[in-house]
Amino acid sequence: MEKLFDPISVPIILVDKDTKIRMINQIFADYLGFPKEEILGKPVLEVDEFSRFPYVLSSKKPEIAWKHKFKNGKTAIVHRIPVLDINQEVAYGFGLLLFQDVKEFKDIIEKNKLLETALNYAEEQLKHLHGAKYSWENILGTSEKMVLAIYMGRRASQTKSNVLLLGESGTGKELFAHAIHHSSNRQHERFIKVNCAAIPAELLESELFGYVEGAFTGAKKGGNPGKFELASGGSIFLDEIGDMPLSMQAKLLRVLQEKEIERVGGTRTIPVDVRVIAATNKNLEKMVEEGSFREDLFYRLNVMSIEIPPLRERENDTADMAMKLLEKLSSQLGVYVSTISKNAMEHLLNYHWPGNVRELENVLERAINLTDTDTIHSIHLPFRITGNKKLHKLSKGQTLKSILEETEKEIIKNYLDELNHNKVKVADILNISRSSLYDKIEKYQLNPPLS
Ligand SMILES: Nc1ncnc2c1ncn2[C@@H]1O[C@H](COP(=O)(O)OP(=O)(O)OP(=O)(O)O)[C@@H](O)[C@H]1O
Repeated sequence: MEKLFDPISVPIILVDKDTKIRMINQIFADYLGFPKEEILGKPVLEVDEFSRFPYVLSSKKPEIAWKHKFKNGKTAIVHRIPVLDINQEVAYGFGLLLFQDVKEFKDIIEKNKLLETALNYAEEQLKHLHGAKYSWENILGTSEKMVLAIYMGRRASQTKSNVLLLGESGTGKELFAHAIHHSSNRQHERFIKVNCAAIPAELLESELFGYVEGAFTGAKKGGNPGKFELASGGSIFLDEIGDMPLSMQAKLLRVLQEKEIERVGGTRTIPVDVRVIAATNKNLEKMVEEGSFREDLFYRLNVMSIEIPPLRERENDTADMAMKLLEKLSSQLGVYVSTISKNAMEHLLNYHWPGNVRELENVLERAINLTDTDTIHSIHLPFRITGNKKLHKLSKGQTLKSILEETEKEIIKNYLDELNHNKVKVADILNISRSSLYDKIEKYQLNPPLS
C-alpha cells in the first residue's frame, strides 16, 4: 500500500470501518506534521479531532469538496468517501485533500468565475453575430398583401414547421427570415444564413454538413462543423434554395427527414435540431414540373409558404415606405433629409420597381447623397425613374434636332422647377456656364410668368 500511495502527490488517507487509520501517504503525514509511524493504527479522531470520518462511515454518505479545518490550523478542501462491500456494509473510508489550502481553491474559483464571465461574454457576442438582426418592427408595409404576408410570417414563427419564403429579389425575404427566427422560441439560439447560390456546388455539402479530418486535400485538422451543426437548436436560412443542385437537394431532403447529418468523409451520424427557413425568387412549382427541383423536397419545404408581394403590387405602400426609409437612411448617413418633393414622389409612385425595396433604398440613398437641402427633388433621382419615355419615340415631323431641343428644354425646365429657379444651382448641376443657361432659358421661354 505504501509503495502504491506514497508516490501520489495528492494527500490520501484510508481508515477502516472503526475509523482507525490504516494508510496515510507521506505527503498527508507531512501536511499534518506527524511521522507516519505515529499515526498509523490510531483512531482518526486522535490525530484530527475535527475529522468527520465517524459520521461519514455511519451515514454511508460521501462528502465531496468540503472545507475542513485541521487541528494544526490549516484549512483544506477534502473528499471523504465511505467504501462499501458487496453487502453494502462499510469496508473502509477513503479521504483525500483536494486543495491543501482553501486560498488555492478560492483562487481557482475566482479564475473560473472570470473565465465563465469571459465565456458568457463571448457567447453573447457570438449570438449577436449569429442572431437575427431584424424583427417584425423593421418590416414596413401596410398594403393588404403585405399585412397578410406579415400575419403569415408571425403565425409561422410560432410553429415548428419549415418555412418557404417566395418573392422577387429585394422584396424582403431575408428580413422575414430574421423576423421569424427572432419571434420564435428559438430566438436565443443561432440564426445561420447560407446563400445556396453563392457557394460552388462542390463545396456546398461540406459547407452545410461539415467534414471530418482528411476528408479531402486541404481539409482542416480535426475537421470542421457545417452550418447545420452550428445552427442546431436554432434556425438555418437557406437563401436562394432554387439554385441548389439536384444532388444536394437529395441530401438536404434526407437531413430534413432524418434530422441528422453525416459530415463529409465521416461515418458517424450527428443529430441536429434545426428549423429550416428557405427562400427563393424562382418559381419552384415550375422547376418541379421541369425536373430541376425535387418534388419531395418542395413539399417538405412548402409547409408554411409565404408570398411576399413585389413593391409594384403593394398599393399605397411605396409613398409611406419611401418616407420611412428616408428617415432611416438619413439617420444612418448622418444627414437631415426629411422631404420628397411632390414631383419626385410622383416619379417614385409611377416607377415599376423591378428591384423592389432594395432598389427603392438604393435610389433614396443616392438621392440623399446628391441633395444639398433637406428635400429630394426629381433631379436627384436616376433617369430610369424620371426619364420621359415619350422622348424615345419619334413622332411625325420630329427631327433629331427637334428631339434634342425638346429633351434639353424638358431637362432644364425640370431642374428650374425643382430648384425654384435658382439659376446658379441649375447651371452648376448641368455643368454649363450661367450665360449659356440664360441663353437657353430665353430660347425656350422658361422664365417663370411674372405675377
Ligand atoms: N418591408 C420592408 N421594410 C423595410 N425594409 C425592407 C422591406 N423589404 C425589404 N427591405 C429592405 O430591402 C433590402 C432587401 O431586402 P432582403 O435582402 O430581405 O430581400 P430579399 O428578398 O431577400 O432579396 P434577394 O432575393 O435578392 O436576396 C434590405 O436592405 C431590406 O432591409
